[in-house]
Amino acid sequence: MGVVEKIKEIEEEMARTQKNKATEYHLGLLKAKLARYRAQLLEPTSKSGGPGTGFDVQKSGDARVALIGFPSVGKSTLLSKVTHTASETAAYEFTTLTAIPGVIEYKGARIQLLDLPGIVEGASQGRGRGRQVVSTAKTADLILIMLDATKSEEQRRLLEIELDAVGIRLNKKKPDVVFKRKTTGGITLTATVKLTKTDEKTIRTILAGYKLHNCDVMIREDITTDEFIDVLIGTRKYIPCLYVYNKIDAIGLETMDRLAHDDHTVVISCEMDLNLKYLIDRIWDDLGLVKVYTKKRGAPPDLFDPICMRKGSTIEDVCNGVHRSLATNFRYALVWSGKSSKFAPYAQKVGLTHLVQDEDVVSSACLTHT
Ligand SMILES: Nc1nc2c(ncn2[C@@H]2O[C@H](COP(=O)(O)OP(=O)(O)OP(=O)(O)O)[C@@H](O)[C@H]2O)c(=O)[nH]1
Ligand SMILES: [K+]
Ligand SMILES: [Mg+2]
Repeated sequence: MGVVEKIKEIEEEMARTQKNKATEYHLGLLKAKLARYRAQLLEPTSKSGGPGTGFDVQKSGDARVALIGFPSVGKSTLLSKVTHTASETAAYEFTTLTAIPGVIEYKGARIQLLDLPGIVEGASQGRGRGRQVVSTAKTADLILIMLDATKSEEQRRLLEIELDAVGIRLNKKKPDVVFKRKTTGGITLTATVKLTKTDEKTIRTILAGYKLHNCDVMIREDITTDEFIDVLIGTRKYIPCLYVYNKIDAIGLETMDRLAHDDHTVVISCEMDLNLKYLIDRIWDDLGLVKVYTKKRGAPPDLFDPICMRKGSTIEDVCNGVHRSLATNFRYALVWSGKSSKFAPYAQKVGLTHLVQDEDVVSSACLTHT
């Protein structure tokens, strides 16, 4: 029996099993098995281009954003509108057959937008080019799930299932669990919070299912059984996601208003050029990008050529962004800002580990090596 059939069998058994206290343990076991087979399905084979391999497109710029959606929702139309790259668009499905990268230039950042073929239900199980598409989604810093506002709400859930099946967790944080393998000593299981969605017995069963007889587990959050399995598998990708409803020119105001108020959601019309600037602004925010200006001693800041960084970047990262030798010759930096410096409008003297924030001006006096 192939892996796909085994997965199907387990899924059927799970569907047949009633969910209650008595079966919780057995269901946990099935879930663990299922997760293992799914992981197997995604393992790259020795042949290149085998399952689990994405499209061969180089990452470029400061971040990568992937467009995921059913056919003909307007992914290529969006790429053609917001980048200088043209991607073929048409009224028939599967117009786009490969990954097409474009670049969004915004606030000093170069954001790679990846147009991808449309996917269908079952993509994660290897139907069509779906597997390749969802594997490529894994390499993104932000996923845009593009939806047709004129179609049923069901599309969104179906896409979420496909991404979930390849180990992508959308808009979720990594569960707060410390897991350490050991060679001896048995299992030490501690929880710093009360577990209401899973229990110790289920967790011990799953550990046994994975043949983990010696390990330390410290659970610091009220996790579910699925989240615990994610921790054990360890290859889950936690990626932010924006739901983009296109073609709002073709729906009523009331529906549009309702969609626009959902979390992580933007409504647009590529054809009528509605809300596209706002979408890019939201992409910038969700990527957690910041721009930093550099300034030479005695000169005004260079407002035309900001350096783009990730949120959480430090002065050291800024140095490395300017020139590799700067951090090694570093003495101190001066930072002007209304946000990260407590002493604005005066400069704050900071070290390499200081975190930079959006719109900071960093003095290049210290950035030039002496
Ligand atoms: N009404 C309306 N139609 C749109 C809009 N944006 C795109 N379309 C139309 O939707 C159809 C599909 O557009 P594409 O950009 O080719 O869609 P796609 O998602 O790239 O499709 P595949 O590559 O086949 O997966 C085209 O006929 C577009 O003209 C929009 O904002 N409103
Ligand atoms: K199309
Ligand atoms: Mg397309």
